[in-house]
Amino acid sequence: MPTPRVLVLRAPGTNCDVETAHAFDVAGGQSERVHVGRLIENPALHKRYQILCVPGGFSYGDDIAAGRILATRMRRHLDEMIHHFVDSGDNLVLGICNGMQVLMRLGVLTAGVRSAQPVMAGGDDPEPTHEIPPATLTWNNHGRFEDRWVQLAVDETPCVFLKGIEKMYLPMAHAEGKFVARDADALDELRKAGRLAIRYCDESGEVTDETLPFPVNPNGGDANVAGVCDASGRVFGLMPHPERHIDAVQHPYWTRRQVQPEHGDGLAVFRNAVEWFA
Ligand SMILES: NC(=O)CC[C@H](N)C(=O)O
Repeated sequence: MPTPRVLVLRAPGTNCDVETAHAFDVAGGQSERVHVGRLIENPALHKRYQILCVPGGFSYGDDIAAGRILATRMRRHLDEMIHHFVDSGDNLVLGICNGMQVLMRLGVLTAGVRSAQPVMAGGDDPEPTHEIPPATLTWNNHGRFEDRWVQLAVDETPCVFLKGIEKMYLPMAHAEGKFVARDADALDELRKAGRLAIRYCDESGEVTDETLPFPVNPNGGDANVAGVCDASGRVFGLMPHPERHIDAVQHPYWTRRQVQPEHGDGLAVFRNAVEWFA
């Protein structure tokens, strides 16, 4: 099996890059942590990699909005790299937590939603000024950073990273993780395409479209969305942290479990990515 090379992108304030690189390595990939500054200095560097992963953390201090500055730097300086990973069809992209926030700001997770609503300037100007994105991530309902374990259910989805996974138990740790769709049409379009790929759920382990109450849904986001993929399923972002549950002993109750699984739930996400290149 060919070993995919993984670019784990670092920026000032990234703090999950080491665990994320480790998770890809355990899954059989070959990862390297690369600073965004190095890519801007040497734009051809990305060509060595088949998987781009934007890991969790507080890039640029979450200033303006979480993920905004790194996304803007990428759009401004690394357009060719985004094209290489997102549009070529041969590569994969994963954004975890702050990484999902970056991918949302880049627009790659919600690209192609047709029910777009242009905003008109008003007055005599017939040109739309801009388009409201189909969805965004904003502050948790309670306005605080929340850090704990959550139950997740996988919807029927083309997402490469979630192949064969029904549910997972993973830690979440975010302040700006509430998924909000622009309107019911945009939400429905994403849902029907299986792009609202993974949702917060209760003990039943079922996908529910109706927003579940706190603490099951930790942020109050629409349709309990915890992760979204592009139309092809090759580009995926999720707010919970699969890299923090690679080993069975990372489970909070591991000493009380009768049967010890071989791995933590999150490993399958990285394995699916590596095996996609087989
Ligand atoms: N764990 C993370 O990546 C945190 C993401 C971001 N800093 C937030 O608080 O929303």
